[in-house]
Amino acid sequence: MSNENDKFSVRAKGITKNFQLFSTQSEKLKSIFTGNKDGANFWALRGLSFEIEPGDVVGIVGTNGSGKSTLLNVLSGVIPQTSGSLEINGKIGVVAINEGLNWDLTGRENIRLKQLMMGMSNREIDAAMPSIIEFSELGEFIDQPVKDYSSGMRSKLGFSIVTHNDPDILIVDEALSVGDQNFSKKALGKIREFIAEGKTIFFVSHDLNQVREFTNKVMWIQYGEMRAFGPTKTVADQYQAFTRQLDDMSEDDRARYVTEQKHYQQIFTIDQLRDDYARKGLPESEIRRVTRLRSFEGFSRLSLMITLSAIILMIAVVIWMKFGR
Ligand SMILES: Nc1ncnc2c1ncn2[C@@H]1O[C@H](COP(=O)(O)OP(=O)(O)OP(=O)(O)O)[C@@H](O)[C@H]1O
Repeated sequence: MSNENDKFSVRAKGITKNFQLFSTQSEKLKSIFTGNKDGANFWALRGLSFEIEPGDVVGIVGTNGSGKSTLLNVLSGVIPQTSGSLEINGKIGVVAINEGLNWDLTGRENIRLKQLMMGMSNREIDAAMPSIIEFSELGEFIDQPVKDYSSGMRSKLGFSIVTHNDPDILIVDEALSVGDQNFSKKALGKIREFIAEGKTIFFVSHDLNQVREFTNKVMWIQYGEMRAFGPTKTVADQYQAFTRQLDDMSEDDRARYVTEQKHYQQIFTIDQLRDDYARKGLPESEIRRVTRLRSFEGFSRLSLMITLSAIILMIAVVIWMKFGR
């Protein structure tokens, strides 16, 4: 039976990501007690909303430091968003340089560990192992610790593991640019297979030709904001025109532009996002839902207070038992 939830593969509303930049540990500790985060804010994502349909192949573009990897990390659950709601239908697989490999384990052990984490049984893993090893082209290196691999070899291993896990949503972060040409070709072939099977794919690449070739939609993120999201040709053309403009700028003007954008990322507030949604006519309850902070810092502060209170109580009980009776 189909319902409304079947229509999307990923639905994001108002996703933000705030990084707290502290110059010293004591500054960080102080902020946990006081809750004062002034001057230490950096908003790597500033209210991204989008809906991805099953079978969409989405290219994510944006200049260096725009938040592409941060968004992928939020989507794959590696880091939590600061606010915003995220709904995901299906199993996610991430192919990224160095993604999720344990460097002390061998290639073979990494394969087993990852597959176990994805819920496969040992028997299923044994059955899949030879084809994963064969695809990775690592040969006898499969029994060497991953810390001895080159970045290309790690990328091959990571790609082979993830693509053999049958993900519904595949996230590919720059990983195809590493490794030799033959493997890149093979990896792209595998991605073509996934596209033909109608899987959802997020594809981050600085190679706009590759993005044009493989994707049907492009998301352009610029300094944490969504600049455009739509059909590949339209958005890729817009982005290309923008990068040409940047290239044509003098070095001073470009540096000024970057500084200005980073400044906006520091002075951004959740209230601005609320105002923006209110202007767009979003109902108040929905605004409250998507702008609610999932404050890890708040949680730390609370847990720290509880721990301190428990310690003080324990000391008081010990003193009372010793001297009070
Ligand atoms: N853990 C972190 N702590 C503080 N700042 C971070 C952290 N991770 C990322 N950032 C900052 O967030 C911004 C976005 O980084 P991100 O890596 O997502 O950009 P990107 O678009 O993937 O860049 P690139 O194209 O260079 O890979 C950058 O300014 C980066 O310095």
